[in-house]
This record gives sequence, structure tokens and C-alpha cells, in this order.
Amino acid sequence: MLLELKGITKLFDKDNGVRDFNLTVAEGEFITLLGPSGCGKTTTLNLIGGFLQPDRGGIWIEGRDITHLPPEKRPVSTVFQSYALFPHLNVLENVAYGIRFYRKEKKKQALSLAREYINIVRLGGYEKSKIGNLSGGQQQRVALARAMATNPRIMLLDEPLSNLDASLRHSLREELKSLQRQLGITMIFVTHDQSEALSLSDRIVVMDKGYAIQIGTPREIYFYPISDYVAGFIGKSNILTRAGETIMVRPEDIKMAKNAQGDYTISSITFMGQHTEYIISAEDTTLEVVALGKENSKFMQGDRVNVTITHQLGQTGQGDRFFVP
Ligand SMILES: Nc1ncnc2c1ncn2[C@@H]1O[C@H](COP(=O)(O)OP(=O)(O)OP(=O)(O)O)[C@@H](O)[C@H]1O
Repeated sequence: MLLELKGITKLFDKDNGVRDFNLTVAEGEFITLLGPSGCGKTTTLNLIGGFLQPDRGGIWIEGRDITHLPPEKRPVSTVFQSYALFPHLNVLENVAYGIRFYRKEKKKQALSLAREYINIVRLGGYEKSKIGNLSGGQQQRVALARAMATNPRIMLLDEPLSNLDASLRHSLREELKSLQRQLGITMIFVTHDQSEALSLSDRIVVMDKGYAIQIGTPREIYFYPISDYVAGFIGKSNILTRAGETIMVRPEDIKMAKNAQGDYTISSITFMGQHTEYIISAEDTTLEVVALGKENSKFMQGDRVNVTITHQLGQTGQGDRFFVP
């Protein structure tokens, strides 16, 4: 195992921090820490990076206990949301700095390696550019190159895309994933954006109030959420009662059929092109339904429908694998 976190606890006060956190990461994995603001994602990353010391528990990299090593002695590099580049150095100097500092390379070799990494992040031609003259996306690519160039065993990325506009964010997300695959770098990525987590990760750690609530592949987390918190945080879900049981159902797992005596009435329709979103209501229930394609966009407001459920997530309040209270 490349990285092991065992029973890590770091509390700032009785409510805030990270509690009894366990995670093992294999070489080349892309792991995402996902959760709302304040759930402990950055704290976890800072514990791995060595910027914080745990109150309890330990951290191992390739079997070596690194719990008490300072950040610069750990084979780990971090990319921050704010880029954290040196404004007085140009692109080439920024990337070469990390190589000289961490890999102890001579200047000439550092510059030559830096050029390679600048090409990898597709900034060839910008070597002499001042940091302040680059766009946000370009600056973040410099930060990625600088972190990768130190040849870390693990890269930590703290919301690296969140300062970018939506389309840039999307394209840099694709680039990041392809770089990670191409170079086989192990990455631990922090986000509160579920689509980023689902599309990038080999495994996702869903966090809440300092706890790792569920660790699994994107498909496991989406189709088999362990609690209603997870089901509600990733994707949307409806809660309804059927035959006396409370169940949770994704909007895309409800199929509608027109029926003049149907139980539900369509109360709102949002056409999104690829899919259509419906709100349907019965006496005591309101459901969100998502339907794909042209055939499924034919319903009208006020139509009466019956519904069929094709997949349900689990039962609430049962205390079993699903929906631990
Ligand atoms: N140095 C500190 N001193 C006191 N409290 C802290 C400190 N650092 C973090 N906290 C608190 O610990 C909790 C977890 O913080 P953390 O930054 O890990 O959350 P996060 O999930 O990364 O949130 P965000 O998405 O907002 O960055 C928060 O409530 C935060 O206010």
C-alpha cells in the first residue's frame, strides 16, 4: 500500500477537525475527499502534507512512518486553490525552483526538467512569461507542473479548480485526469463539487463533520449510498413511502406513464435538452423525476400519471447497510 492513514484524529475544538480517519491508498489511485464546507477535507490534506500534526493515529507512506516528519521531508507535494506561485519569478523559474529545492538538482538540469514539465501541462512557449500575465487556468497549470516536477510519491490537490470559470474548470478537469493516467501519479483531491468527484475519482471519501462516512468507487457511492446523508449529497434523491416502508429513489429511477386516473399530477416541467425534469405530486408526496430523450419530454403540466420505480436505494431508519441513522 502506498499510503495508510490509521485512526487519525485532529480536533481544533470539540466540534471541528477530523475524527478517527482511516484510509489506504494504492499506487496510482485518484482519491477524492468530498463533503460540505467545514467537514474536514483540508485538515485531512494538511495532516498528510505535514502542515498539521494529528492528536492521535499515524500516517505511513510505503510502510515508513511519516507522522512526525516536517512537510519538506515527505514525498508529497501540494497544489493549492490559490496557486501559491512566486510572483517575481517567471514560469520556468517557478517550476525549476521546486526541482532544485526538493530534488537537489543543479541549475542546468533543473531548467531542462522544468521545460519538460511545462510542455506536459501544455505551456510550452510561456517559459519566460511573468506569472501576473497568465490567466487563472494557465497559473494553475504552472502550479501543477511545479508540484509534479518535484517527483512526489503523492500529489495533494486542495480545490485546485475552484477559482476558475465553469468551462475552464471543465477542460482543466479533463486535462488533470489524463495527466494523472499518463504519468500514473497518485493524487488526493479535495472538492465539494460532486460532479468533479464522480468524474475524476477511482474512489471517493464522503466526509461529514470530521468523519469519513463512506469510501467507495463513484458507482458504489451513487448506487449504494450508505446513508441518507450520502444519497442526498451525491446526486438527488426522493424519499417516499411505499407499502408502509420509507424508501429513497433517484429521480432517473422513476418512470411515468400517462393515466387519467393516475396517482400523480405533473406540477412543473423544466426542459433541459438532453433530459427533462419534472416535479410530480400526489396528496402527500412530491417527487422529482428526470426523463431522457424526446419520447420522455411529451408530458404536459397538469397531466395525470402513474409511476414505476426501477431501482430504490434502500430503506431509511433500518440501521442496516443502507441508511444508518
Ligand atoms: N487552525 C484551525 N483552528 C481552528 N479551527 C479550525 C482550524 N482549521 C480548520 N478549523 C475548523 O475545522 C473544521 C474543518 O475545517 P477544514 O478546513 O478541514 O474543512 P473543509 O472541509 O476543508 O472546508 P472548506 O470546504 O470550507 O475548505 C472547520 O469547521 C474549520 O473552521
